[in-house]
Amino acid sequence: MSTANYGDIIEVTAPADFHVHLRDGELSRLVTPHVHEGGFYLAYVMPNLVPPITTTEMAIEYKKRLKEYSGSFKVEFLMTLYLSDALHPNDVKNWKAAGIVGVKSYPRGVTTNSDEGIESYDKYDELFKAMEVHGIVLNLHGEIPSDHSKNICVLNAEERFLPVLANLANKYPKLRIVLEHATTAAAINAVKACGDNVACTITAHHLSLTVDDWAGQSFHFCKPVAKFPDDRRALQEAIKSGNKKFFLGSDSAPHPSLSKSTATATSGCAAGVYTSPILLPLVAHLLDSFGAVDRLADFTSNFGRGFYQIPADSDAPRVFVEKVQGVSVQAEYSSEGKTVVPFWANRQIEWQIVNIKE
Ligand SMILES: NC(=O)N[C@@H](CC(=O)O)C(=O)O
Repeated sequence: MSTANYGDIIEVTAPADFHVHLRDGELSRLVTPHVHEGGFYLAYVMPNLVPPITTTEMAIEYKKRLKEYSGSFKVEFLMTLYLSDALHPNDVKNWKAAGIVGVKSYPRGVTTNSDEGIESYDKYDELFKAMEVHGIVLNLHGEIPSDHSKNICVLNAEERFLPVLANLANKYPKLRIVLEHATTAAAINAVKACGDNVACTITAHHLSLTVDDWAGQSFHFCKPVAKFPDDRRALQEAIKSGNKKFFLGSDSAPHPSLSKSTATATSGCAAGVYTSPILLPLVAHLLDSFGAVDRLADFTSNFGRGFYQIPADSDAPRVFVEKVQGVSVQAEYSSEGKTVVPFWANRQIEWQIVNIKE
């Protein structure tokens, strides 16, 4: 299929979002049900709360809250821990039973709530070895901090990180590693060059944005920032080629609209693009725009589930999306004084969820 026609319907079994920020408190209550609204049945939950999720107990409690907020929706929450000195190699054996699937690394200072992030990977050697043994995934925020003395800034921070990825993949060949939210052609090539233990998430917004869209438009500002048109093309081609290493992790990252729209002289606006409530139709629309809508089920369910070894059950829900003339994205979502603005607010999406068989 190059481009779909109006009326075409595509079925996806148990769509899975392998990277999502669901926050805490009132904001979490507002955004957690949006996973289901966006058509998804699995949420791989990021741990960058304040304080970050660093213990099994915290992860279990957080998951309980998410289940409460999602009400009767049957979303599966997979939990992650925040890589830090609080994680002990001896505890790794207990994680799977507690619902913890991965460990997320944030280089210190590169993004939202990364003040407690790491400065070196070497000191986690024992932890990574234990994760290899017990089948825990390492999720990498793939940027190095800006350092102007070395000519490093947001535009090349991901590319400069790629030797770290290659090094980790070689050193721990049985550790499953995911390079999160790739934004560059260099990252796509680096992931392809690694063995089968390395995969890569791609967000919906990075299939759409380039530098031109976020320079001066704070609602499109996220980390890593969107790069050049050639880079966007490389992300699109990776999906179009049907390479199973590349699958959806939305990095949907809600922030109260005021912190997105306001910057001061000393601090910039919050980083993050919010896609959860429109996710499956948005991904269908974007894939359709570059002739890859026939990859929808692989990209949004099969490939990620394959890498994480979490196949959909035989009676898993099936979600049907249809190509339509155009549906407006809501301007904002509010509750209890919190307001979030979704990606593509007020714009038209040409796909919508028309049926769910649960
Ligand atoms: N992607 C973002 O720009 N922001 C994320 C953190 C992250 O994943 O970098 C957030 O938590 O807001």
